[in-house]
Amino acid sequence: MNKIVLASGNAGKLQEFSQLFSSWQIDVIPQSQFAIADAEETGLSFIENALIKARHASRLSGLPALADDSGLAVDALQGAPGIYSARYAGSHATDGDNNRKLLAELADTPDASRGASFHCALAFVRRHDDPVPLVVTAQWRGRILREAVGEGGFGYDPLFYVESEGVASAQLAREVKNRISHRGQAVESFRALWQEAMGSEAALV
Ligand SMILES: O=P(O)(O)OP(=O)(O)OP(=O)(O)OC[C@H]1O[C@@H](n2cnc3c(O)ncnc32)[C@H](O)[C@@H]1O
Ligand SMILES: [Mg+2]
Repeated sequence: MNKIVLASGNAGKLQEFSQLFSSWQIDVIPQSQFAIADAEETGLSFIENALIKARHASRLSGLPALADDSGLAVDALQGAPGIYSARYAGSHATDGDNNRKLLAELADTPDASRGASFHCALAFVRRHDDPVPLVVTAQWRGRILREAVGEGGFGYDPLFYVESEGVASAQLAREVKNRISHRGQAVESFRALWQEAMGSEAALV
């Protein structure tokens, strides 16, 4: 079976990916199993950071690598926290710290102006210097609540209201979130690219 390294240290993402890839004929191994430390995310976009993380994990493991860079872009904050979502309240911020900061920033923002999008970029490299990486992006539209709700998910999920389901993302069953989320949609797009690439380039992996 093909082995790929999953270039993430985020436990919430890793849980979602293990379900999203459960039906794939590949062995997806978290970078922690290779003692790979987090890469420095110096890019200016989700795509650039996903590539940085994937190349870093591939270089240190010698295996193909897949990375996810994601975050929340809030309309009323001109797209913040965006690529800085994990470090919104500081470099050692917890999810709780980031959520509290977001609520404070939006304290005076009326419901009609609280729209936001989760973004996800996935980058896959066959080797650290792969000149033709597979890259996909996806978005998930929602609205920022006035208080945290729900116990599921991670990150900003307790504050992200999902209109189609009538609940916060943290209240969704895992399989429902995986079907409709930015990450779930990105994995679906990645599946199509992967199948196309494997058909023509199986020897590269
Ligand atoms: O870089 P890795 O190691 O993958 O882990 P990370 O937590 O630092 O991940 P990012 O740099 O991609 O930052 C994404 C942040 O955006 C938030 N986020 C991304 N996807 C999310 C989701 O599905 N639900 C809630 N919050 C999410 C969450 O706070 C993440 O910490
Ligand atoms: Mg990160």
